[in-house]
Amino acid sequence: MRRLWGKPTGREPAGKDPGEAPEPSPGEGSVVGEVTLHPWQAHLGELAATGLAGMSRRLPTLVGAAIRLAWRASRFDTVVTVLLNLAAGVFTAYGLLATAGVLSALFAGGPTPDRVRAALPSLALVAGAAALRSGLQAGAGWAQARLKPKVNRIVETRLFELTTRVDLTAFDDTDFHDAMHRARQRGLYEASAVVQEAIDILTGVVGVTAAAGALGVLHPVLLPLLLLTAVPDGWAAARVARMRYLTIFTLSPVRRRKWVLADLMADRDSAAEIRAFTMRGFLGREHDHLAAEECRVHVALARRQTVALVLGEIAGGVASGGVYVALGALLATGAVPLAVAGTAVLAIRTGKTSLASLLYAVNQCYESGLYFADYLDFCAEAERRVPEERPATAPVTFDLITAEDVWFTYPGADEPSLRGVSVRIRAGQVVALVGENGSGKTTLAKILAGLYRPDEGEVHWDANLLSEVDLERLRESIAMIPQDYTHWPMTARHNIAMGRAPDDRLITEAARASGADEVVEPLPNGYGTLLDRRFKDGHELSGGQWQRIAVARGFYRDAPLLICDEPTAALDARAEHALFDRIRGHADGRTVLLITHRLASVRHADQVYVLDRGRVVEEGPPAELLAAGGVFSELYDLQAQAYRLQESPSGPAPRR
Ligand SMILES: Nc1ncnc2c1ncn2[C@@H]1O[C@H](COP(=O)(O)OP(=O)(O)OP(=O)(O)O)[C@@H](O)[C@H]1O
Repeated sequence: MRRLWGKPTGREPAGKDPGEAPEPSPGEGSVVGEVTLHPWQAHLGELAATGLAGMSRRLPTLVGAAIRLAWRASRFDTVVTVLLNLAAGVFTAYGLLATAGVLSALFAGGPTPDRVRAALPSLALVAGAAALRSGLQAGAGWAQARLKPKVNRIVETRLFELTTRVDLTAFDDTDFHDAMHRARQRGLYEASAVVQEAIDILTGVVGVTAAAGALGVLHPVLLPLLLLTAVPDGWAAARVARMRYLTIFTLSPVRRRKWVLADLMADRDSAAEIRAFTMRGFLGREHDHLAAEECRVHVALARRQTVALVLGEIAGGVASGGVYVALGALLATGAVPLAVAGTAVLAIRTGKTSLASLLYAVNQCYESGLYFADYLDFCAEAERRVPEERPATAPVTFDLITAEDVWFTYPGADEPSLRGVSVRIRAGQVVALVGENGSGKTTLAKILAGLYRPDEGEVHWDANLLSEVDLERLRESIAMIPQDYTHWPMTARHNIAMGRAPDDRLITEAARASGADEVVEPLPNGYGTLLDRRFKDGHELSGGQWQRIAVARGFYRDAPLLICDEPTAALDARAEHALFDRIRGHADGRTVLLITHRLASVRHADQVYVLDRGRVVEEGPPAELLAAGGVFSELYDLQAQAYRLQESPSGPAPRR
């Protein structure tokens, strides 16, 4: 994400207005440090630096992208919206021209009843045109409103299709992460806005063209008069919008800090600590300090906006005065008849309103377009990261899994996490990966499961090279209980069956085998209980209870390879002991790859690999490794010693 402090973006506005917020320096008067720019405001710098001319240059591309999107969402509604808007424009022009007929009849000589009678046909035409225009505009609005949810649906579906298909390494790449965040947080929701605003631009253009066309027909001199009156209003609208952008832009560090504090004060996770450490007053004061700053800047903004609007109004008034003088001169010289001059006044007012709406839509479309471009860019990047289709059928089971000289570096990391690792896993074995934190155990397990592709070296399931087989199918043969498993906000039943069709008998068996039955059965709705307190009737589980559910999920999958990454980290001693027994029991011909720091539990493994800084430093059956007196035996002794100290009647020696 973009950082604002300490690193100029190059897009900050050059001169600061006296009313703009001073940027608080990091650490000065604030408890919240530098916060990365929120995706909601990622383009404020660009917006602040771009004038109306720059916006207009980009418009055709944006409007084109929006219309294509609308077309994909619903051809019918797109065509109806565009056609009805165009037709409404035609009737606007027609109504204005018919007005000239009404005024000509009214301003003609003769008795008033005769003049009114003569004006009636034109009046009927004006009324008919107005009614038709309103009807057409209502129809266009309806079609436009129907488009919005359809556009939202297709952009959301597309985004999540991609996020769930991209290669797993994408999630380790910070650039990808940031792009996804921006696309999700705002880009996604701006898609329908771009469509709406593109149509608003079209409507505005049609309105202005209708008024201009009518004026052109009435008298060619009237056309420049329309522009003359509209320019001051347009200037004021654009200036006010720019002031708003600049203010939001300069205020963003203050607002980001305020959001962080606001989240902390209203979040469930921090609620207990705020009370325990009596932090309420402190956080409240900090928040209020920032809120006061924001308030001061907004009050100043309101003043400057009012000044700009008043100046616009004054200039507009002067321009209108000039127009009326010009119209008067045209009338006096007989260049235009009175009826035409009256119609021109109406046409100029209509054109002015359409032009102001058009300018506003251009502003909005440009802003939405910048965020929408984030969405499009993310989709293009994600497409590139979707793994290619692999022709070879994945093996359903295996006799031997081998990894040969595997190297792997996470995207953006300086050091490889695996350096020439080789392992062999025979069907039916329990193979343990042990080693200190960060030694590469989880990374290796993910490579063996085909979740990451090694940079060098190869993984085979028998003769099948993993990089060539259909990965979706391969994953059907693997059950993984990851270290950071997900607390799915669903029922206990779905939490266990996740990814497979729920079968109550098998769910109960998996729960019994993992010990999750003791957690689920006492719940008010048993397996139908929702495991998330944020929803009505939802229940919260403890860390250890959740871990049993995660193990049940692994067992339910009933795959030939079970990967357990720290499956007992949150369990108490009794549960831990029972779980290792259960894993061995569940193995029953299946292969288990076990990652654990509880070395006593590794004694029952068939083979142990000890990793250290991305390399295998020892391998063999546990008894042999213990006898060899290497790293494994040293770590084992350290743990055993800790237990012996706890068991010793005199306890550990007192610390000095
Ligand atoms: N997503 C990631 N991006 C960059 N580096 C990572 C990522 N995940 C892990 N690493 C790095 O790779 C190395 C190996 O990590 P790994 O998670 O495989 O270790 P581990 O042996 O499972 O550790 P632990 O026992 O703490 O779970 C570590 O140095 C870690 O910092």
